[in-house]
Amino acid sequence: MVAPPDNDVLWAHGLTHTHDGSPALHGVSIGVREGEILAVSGPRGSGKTTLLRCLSGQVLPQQGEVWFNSTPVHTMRPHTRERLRRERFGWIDPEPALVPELTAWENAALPLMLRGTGRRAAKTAALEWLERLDIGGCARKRPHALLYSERQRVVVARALVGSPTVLFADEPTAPLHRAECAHVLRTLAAAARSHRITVVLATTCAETAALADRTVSLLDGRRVHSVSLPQASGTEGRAACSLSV
Ligand SMILES: Nc1ncnc2c1ncn2[C@@H]1O[C@H](COP(=O)(O)OP(=O)(O)OP(=O)(O)O)[C@@H](O)[C@H]1O
Repeated sequence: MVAPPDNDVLWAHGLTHTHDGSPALHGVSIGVREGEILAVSGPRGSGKTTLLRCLSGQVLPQQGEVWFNSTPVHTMRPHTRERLRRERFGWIDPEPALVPELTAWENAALPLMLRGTGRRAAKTAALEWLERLDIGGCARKRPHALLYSERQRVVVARALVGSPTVLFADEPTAPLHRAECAHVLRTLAAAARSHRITVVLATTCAETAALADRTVSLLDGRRVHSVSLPQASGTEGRAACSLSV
């Protein structure tokens, strides 16, 4: 076994995983430094989501090791991994999944309330993030009354509200239009840098990857030196993004 380097908040070695026999990762090793924004880039089906799920302890790789702050995640019991995810990690999916019965602020405040933060303090923190993401006016609306892009901003607020140590963002701006994409990514990057949140960002977009401090590339489940990703100018609407951070 190789010891993880001290300055990596996340470190994985030899990750191999298949989904029902369908190969997703082959011997992927990766280190994520504290406070960095790391892009995991690659075309669709290259293994980005599987890698993020392995790193965040959602999926146990069939082979390989994952370490968080020098603690092995791959040998943790399920409830310990759940607590780690709840207390130290944030997650943004490409699809904005919210609890339909709760308002926008209640959805955004959920991670704090699950940790036992009082309703009032959780509400204040959630409202601050909704304001920063320009949807403070939607705080009392339920998800059905929000635009798709507004729902995704609530998801981003929910991921940031608990100041996670590591934020995993799986194509976080895929559902957004060009201007919204840039704004959400700028907010996310600024929040990460000001709160020293480490970000692992899966993307198929070259301009989103350019936001990161560093990029690792995947192709067919393997680390490769680089991959060619589409530029925003060659795409339309939702997939496009334009950044200046
Ligand atoms: N639940 C699953 N069941 C079966 N095969 C899966 C499952 N999830 C992923 N795969 C397969 O594993 C491979 C890697 O998928 P993964 O979602 O990790 O890649 P990705 O780069 O995130 O792709 P995308 O951008 O489309 O989400 C693909 O061939 C995919 O079809």
